[in-house]
Amino acid sequence: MFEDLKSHLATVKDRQILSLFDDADRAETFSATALGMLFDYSKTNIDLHTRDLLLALADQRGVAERREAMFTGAKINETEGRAVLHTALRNPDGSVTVDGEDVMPGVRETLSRMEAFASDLRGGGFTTPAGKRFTDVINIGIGGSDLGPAMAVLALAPYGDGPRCHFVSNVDGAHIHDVTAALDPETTLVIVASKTFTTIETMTNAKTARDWIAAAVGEDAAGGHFAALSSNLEKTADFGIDESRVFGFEDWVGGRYSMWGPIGLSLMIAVGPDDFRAFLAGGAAMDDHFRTAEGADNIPLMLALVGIWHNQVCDHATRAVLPYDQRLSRLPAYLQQLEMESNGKSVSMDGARLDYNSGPVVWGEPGTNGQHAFYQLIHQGTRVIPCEFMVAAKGHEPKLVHQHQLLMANCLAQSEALMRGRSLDEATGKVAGKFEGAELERQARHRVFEGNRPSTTLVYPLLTPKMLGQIIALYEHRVFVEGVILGINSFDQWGVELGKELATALGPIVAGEESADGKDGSTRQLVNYIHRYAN
Ligand SMILES: O=P(O)(O)OC[C@H]1O[C@](O)(CO)[C@@H](O)[C@@H]1O
Repeated sequence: MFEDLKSHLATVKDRQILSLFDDADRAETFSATALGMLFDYSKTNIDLHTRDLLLALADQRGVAERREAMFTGAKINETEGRAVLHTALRNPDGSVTVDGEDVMPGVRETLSRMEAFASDLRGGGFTTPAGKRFTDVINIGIGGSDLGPAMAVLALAPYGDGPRCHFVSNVDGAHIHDVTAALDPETTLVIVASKTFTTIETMTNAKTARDWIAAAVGEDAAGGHFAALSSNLEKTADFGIDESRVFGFEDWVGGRYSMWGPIGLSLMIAVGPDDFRAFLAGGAAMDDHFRTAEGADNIPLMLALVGIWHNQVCDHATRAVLPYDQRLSRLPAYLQQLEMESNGKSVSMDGARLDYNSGPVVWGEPGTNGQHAFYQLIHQGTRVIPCEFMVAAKGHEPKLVHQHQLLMANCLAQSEALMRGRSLDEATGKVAGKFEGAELERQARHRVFEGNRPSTTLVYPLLTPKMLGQIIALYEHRVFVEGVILGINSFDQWGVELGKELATALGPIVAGEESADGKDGSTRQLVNYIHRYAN
């Protein structure tokens, strides 16, 4: 499938990205602007011919048709027989039917209920059964029921004016212990967020939270401290959560795409319904752009094609996402689930084994912190790691403009350094006064940067709720396009099942209730060790 691009790569792989800037228009030609964002991919080895080949690939793989199928409610999640309509959640005035039924009245009704609930909670109208105002909210969920709101509440901290929101995800008791230790159960609301309401981590933590609340306010009042976000209304009722505080959603919302609906309730509580609506509007604006912008003007399409170029054509196995924004420090983790759970597959839609690589390993940390940690490898390691930088032109701290300027200078310096590198001559010049002869050359070699390392940069004016919505939707559509080109189902996640099943079987073995006989030698050894030291 990638033959044309591979042959093209063979002819261009040795050229210097920097030399491409002999074309004075390169930066503009290899950038896309929309919705106040600038996506610059000119510091890559992509030229006009590369881009034409990539756009032709997208056409040939049917990206446009598949995109319309998604937006109009076709069941493109073929292994689960489901539509993929998280886009409907952020376009409440739109209209979409699934199985002949208009899904929008339900979306609008749930959004209004969430807004009424969040407003009541924030305004003090909805109180604890004892009449106290809720000061804190704990969202208990994992994966898609945690990463989105946890990332966004932090990202939008400057807009936070509601109760404090906390997140518990890990089944490790340390997590819920440490979060609850700092809170007052008498004024805490617990939101149990689980699409299925069967996830063992979430249900275990929910029970622990219930015991914690009940111990303080009594069994009868405990229920008044709980709300639920789920598509399994039977199970939320079994848990004893009053239906007035249950916010449901349909199976056409995938877990890692769910923060636009009820799973975003903690974000709505933190920033308020208006800012949540602005977040939705940002997502909807990006949807519109993705659906209508042509070819190279389409930012999600180009972000995806740059990804395909680096991962499938150039064979770079990972990509680093590097937000120069401390408040986006959970974005890499969010994108890890979005990208790797979606596109980490080995078979195509028809079940055949892929004969090319599926999605890349995605990782990252905010700048400038990463610079003092792993950037060494990015600059001088033997593997090439395409980097995706992002930064706002303005920070939220008017008194700290100089710090934001320093942040931006660092962001720009990194992409320049990766591309430009430092030659042996330049490195020699740096240490010429300190060493001589063979020692001078040896020392200089350690200071050489090969350069010619690709990166992209996304810049935007300010990280507002709307801009965050645009960024998240941009990445969702990037994943979608890459998945279509790879011919895989980006919307299932069978790869998480086996570990879950084995963990269930290992539970009684670890607890000492069943024998480890029948397990492999390593597992038996680990169980023995645990038994020796656990008590
Ligand atoms: O919301 P739930 O049903 O608890 O699932 C949580 C997460 O678990 C997964 O199913 C993977 O185990 C994710 O896709 C999902 O986001």
